[in-house]
Amino acid sequence: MTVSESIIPTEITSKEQAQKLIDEHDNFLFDCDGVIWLDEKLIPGVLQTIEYLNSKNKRYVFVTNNSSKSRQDYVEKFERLGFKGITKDMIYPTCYAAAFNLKEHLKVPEGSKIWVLGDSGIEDELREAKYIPVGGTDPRLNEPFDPHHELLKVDPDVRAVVVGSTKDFNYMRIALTLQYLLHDNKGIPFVGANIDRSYPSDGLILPAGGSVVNYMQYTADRDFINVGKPSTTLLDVILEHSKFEKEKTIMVGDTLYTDIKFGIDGQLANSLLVLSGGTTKRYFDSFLTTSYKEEETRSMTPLCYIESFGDIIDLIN
Ligand SMILES: C[C@H](OP(=O)(O)O)C(=O)O
Ligand SMILES: [Mg+2]
Repeated sequence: MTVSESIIPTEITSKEQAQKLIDEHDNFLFDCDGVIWLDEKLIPGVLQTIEYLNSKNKRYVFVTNNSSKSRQDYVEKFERLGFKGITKDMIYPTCYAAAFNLKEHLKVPEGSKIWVLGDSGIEDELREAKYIPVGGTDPRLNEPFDPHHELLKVDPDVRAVVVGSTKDFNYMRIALTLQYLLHDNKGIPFVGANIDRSYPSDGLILPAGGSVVNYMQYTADRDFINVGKPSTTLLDVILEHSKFEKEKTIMVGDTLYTDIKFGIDGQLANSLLVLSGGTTKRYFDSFLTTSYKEEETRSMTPLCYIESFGDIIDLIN
């Protein structure tokens, strides 16, 4: 299937189109990396566009596959970048989704030890859900690999493994994580925070959590449960918590195989691709003109796109 036979996404370039996009939706789901910010740098115009949404009584939440920070860390980041009134219940990072999934879907009892390969966001959210994270940012894991290290003895009380993005990816950590993934005849649940290959930071494209999760999947030769976008389980949780109606909700994201697929698989009213993050116009054009399986193309093709969500306010004014 090529673009000529399928949906042709509309580029939002006029005041009328921008106004219609806002007026037609009551609720907005925002991806973060590449839509709101590039690391600590706010994308120009985004804050002003969100303030405009506030003035129109629109509702919104943030859904990020970046598991490195807890919801509380994100509240502080939003404040640092000038946002007002963003509370913990408006932010869904995959570290929270992982803890939620362990409790509500995998029924891992509170008080259980959970092995973590990932940054502090996962540890913080696990603690908040009354689990005991082990591994993670433990400084002993920064020591050079030694096959006789006391840490390499598997703790039989560990009940699940959560893997997400980490900037401290080393042999000690992956060797230990592998022991847990193989333990008990691969019987311990393997939760992956996300499937993203990379994420856009300020000036660089950097490896994201999905690259870590897939590394562990390969070495352990077992599948993981993806708790991040495009999981419809995550969307259901968000819609239930926020009381958003699908028919009035739009997904705004910069990645086709996570954000846009999340909106389409979840049957939201609309999905808007922004080109301010990981997807370039050149890549998007080639995606639209390449033949994929029909279903695959449809599930990743947004109805509309714009250079940046921050452009909306300029178009409206
Ligand atoms: C790319 C992703 O973050 P998001 O774009 O979902 O905020 C991630 O950092 O893995
Ligand atoms: Mg993104």
